[in-house]
Amino acid sequence: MAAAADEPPSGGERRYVIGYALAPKKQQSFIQASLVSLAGGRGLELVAVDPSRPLPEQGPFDLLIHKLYGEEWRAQLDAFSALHPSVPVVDPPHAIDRLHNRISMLQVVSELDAAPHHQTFGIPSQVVVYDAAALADSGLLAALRFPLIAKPLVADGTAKSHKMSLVYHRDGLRKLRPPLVLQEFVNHGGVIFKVYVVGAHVTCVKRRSLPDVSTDALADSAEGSVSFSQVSNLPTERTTAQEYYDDVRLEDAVMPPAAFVNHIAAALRQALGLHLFNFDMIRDVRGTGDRYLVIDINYFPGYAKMPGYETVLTDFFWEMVHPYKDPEKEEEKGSNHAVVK
Ligand SMILES: O=P(O)(O)O[C@H]1[C@H](O)[C@@H](OP(=O)(O)O)[C@H](OP(=O)(O)O)[C@@H](OP(=O)(O)O)[C@H]1O
Ligand SMILES: Nc1ncnc2c1ncn2[C@@H]1O[C@H](COP(=O)(O)OP(=O)(O)O)[C@@H](O)[C@H]1O
Ligand SMILES: [Mg+2]
Ligand SMILES: [Mg+2]
Repeated sequence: MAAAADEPPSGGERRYVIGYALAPKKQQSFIQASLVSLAGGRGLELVAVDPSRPLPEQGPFDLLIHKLYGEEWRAQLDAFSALHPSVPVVDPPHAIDRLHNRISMLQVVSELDAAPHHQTFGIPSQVVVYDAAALADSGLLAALRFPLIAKPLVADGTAKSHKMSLVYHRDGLRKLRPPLVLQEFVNHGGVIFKVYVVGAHVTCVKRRSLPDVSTDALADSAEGSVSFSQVSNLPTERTTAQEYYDDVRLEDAVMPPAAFVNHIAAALRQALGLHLFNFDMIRDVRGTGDRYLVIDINYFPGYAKMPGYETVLTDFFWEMVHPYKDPEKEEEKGSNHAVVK
């Protein structure tokens, strides 16, 4: 085993080792030189974990962060936690699992208490469809209004799990491939709010989203449904003038009140038992404009796109390796090698 992480190198500050286990693409976007350097300056050393080697042979670690899946990896984490119960693993696989199914993901939102604010929140009306026979069942759609958005039930980060279809009328359902979620498409002014949560820190940004669907477009649609996989690859052709107005609309869009966003973020963090996630929220423009709908929750999203990500993540790492310590239980502190049970 390598030298203990809490031995100060030649009388310097105590150093902490943060092991990260990420897919190569994620590693590239998340582990940027600016983050490594800022964290390093505070004694937080970011070290890549090799998931193919036993964790106890690597480290020691003061904190593990990860976005890897599979039984083997889970067994690795379980074995590590059994050996080093005081080292935080961000986040527990069983808590992340809930975000891999678009029904269980949003179920959490609908179970939250109302916010103590003028604004309200919820989720769009939706039904789950497991097979083609169910798609043909007219009763299934009784509770939904067109247009709909069809999303793969599984949200496991694969390209397939991001492939959506906008469904304008009943005929458009025939092309769809269950298992999927049929959700009401809610007009929201073409702007989406992405709320990034990093422990207790919350950042809300606005981004372009799908444009509203007009009643005319709904009536005229010959296609029945249109597929797309990214908002940057919109199902409708946008002219240069439309692009321009989309940009103006984004700039003009008013952010939801910070206290309201923070309330939802804190409640979700608690209910999900997760530290690192973001959620997508739209403002329902059908009513007074005070109702918001959560439409998606992602584990360990692209934080590098969040303003000031280096500082936010460095502060988070710091807090995770310096948890509140009860002076009467001093032996509970410290890194993995200090706890021998
Ligand atoms: O949904 P938004 O907020 O746009 O964020 C996406 C998703 O979280 C992706 O995760 P998933 O595919 O699991 O839903 C994630 O891909 P990875 O985590 O697979 O890399 C992207 O990370 P970056 O690729 O780091 O941008 C991130 O930008
Ligand atoms: N119910 C909805 N009403 C309106 N637009 C939606 C709705 N659901 C999703 N969208 C749009 O589709 C995009 C992709 O859907 P999302 O559920 O966020 O999937 P992903 O997990 O692939 O990001 C959203 O960012 C938003 O622009
Ligand atoms: Mg999304
Ligand atoms: Mg998602």
